[in-house]
Amino acid sequence: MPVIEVKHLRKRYGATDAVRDVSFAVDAGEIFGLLGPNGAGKTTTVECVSALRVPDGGDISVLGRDPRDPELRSLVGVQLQESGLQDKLTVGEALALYAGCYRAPADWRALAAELGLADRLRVRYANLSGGQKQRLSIALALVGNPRVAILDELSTGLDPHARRDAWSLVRAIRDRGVTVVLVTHLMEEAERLCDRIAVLDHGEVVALGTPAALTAGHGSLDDAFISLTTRPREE
Ligand SMILES: Nc1ncnc2c1ncn2[C@@H]1O[C@H](COP(=O)(O)OP(=O)(O)OP(=O)(O)O)[C@@H](O)[C@H]1O
Repeated sequence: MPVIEVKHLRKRYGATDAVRDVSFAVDAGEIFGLLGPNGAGKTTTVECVSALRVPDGGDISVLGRDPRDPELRSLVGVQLQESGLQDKLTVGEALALYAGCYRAPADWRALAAELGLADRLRVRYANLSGGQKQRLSIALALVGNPRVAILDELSTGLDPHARRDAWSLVRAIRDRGVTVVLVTHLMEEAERLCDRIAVLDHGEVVALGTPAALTAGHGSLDDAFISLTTRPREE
C-alpha cells in the first residue's frame, strides 16, 4: 500500500483553479519530488496532504488514513515556507516545545547539531538569518520522529554548504525508513535526492517518473522541465 495516495485532487481559491486534477502515489521509503513552475499548485497539494487545507474534490490517504485523522499528527512532519514562529522564542525553546508535543521525539539537541544550529540554541527566532530560520523549520518538521516528512522548498535561502547538509540529512532520515515528499525548484536537488518526481503545471501532473526517465530524450532535467511546463500565468 502506498504511504501517500492522492487521487484527482482539486482545490480552488475563489476564481483560481490552484489544483485541477492531481494524482500520485508515494511508496514507503521513497523521496518523492514535486516540481513545477511558480503557481503550479505544489504547495496547495502538500497543504491538502498535510490537512492544512480542505480539498474541493478528490481523495487523499496518508498511511491509510484521512489526512485529518488526529493520529497522523505524530506520524507526519511538515516544513512549510512560512514557519509562523514567535519572534521571541529561542531556537532551543522552539525545539524543546515541539519535542514536548510528541510521544517519541528525536533528540532535539542532536538534530540541532546535525543542522548546524548547535551554537544558536539561545538565539531568538527574530535574530536568526534566513538560512538559520530555514534550518530550524526543517528541524521542527523532523523533531517528532515522523514516518512521513513533507518538506516545502527545503533549501530555499540555504548556502551551498547548508544545502548539502540538508540533503545529507534528508537521505539519512530516508535511510531510517522515513518517506519524504519534497517540493523543490532546484533541478540539482530533484536529480540528486528524489527517487521519483511528479511535474505539475497549472494544477495538473504533466509527467511522473524517475529523474532519469524524465530526462531521457531531453538532455537535462532542466530541458525536460522547460518542455513539459509552461510559463506561469500573470497573476
Ligand atoms: N491562499 C490563497 N488564496 C488565493 N490564491 C491562492 C492561495 N494560495 C495559493 N493561491 C494561488 O493558487 C495557485 C497555486 O499556488 P501554489 O502556492 O499552490 O503554487 P506553487 O506551485 O506552490 O507555487 P510556488 O512555486 O510559487 O510556491 C497560484 O495561482 C496562487 O496564486
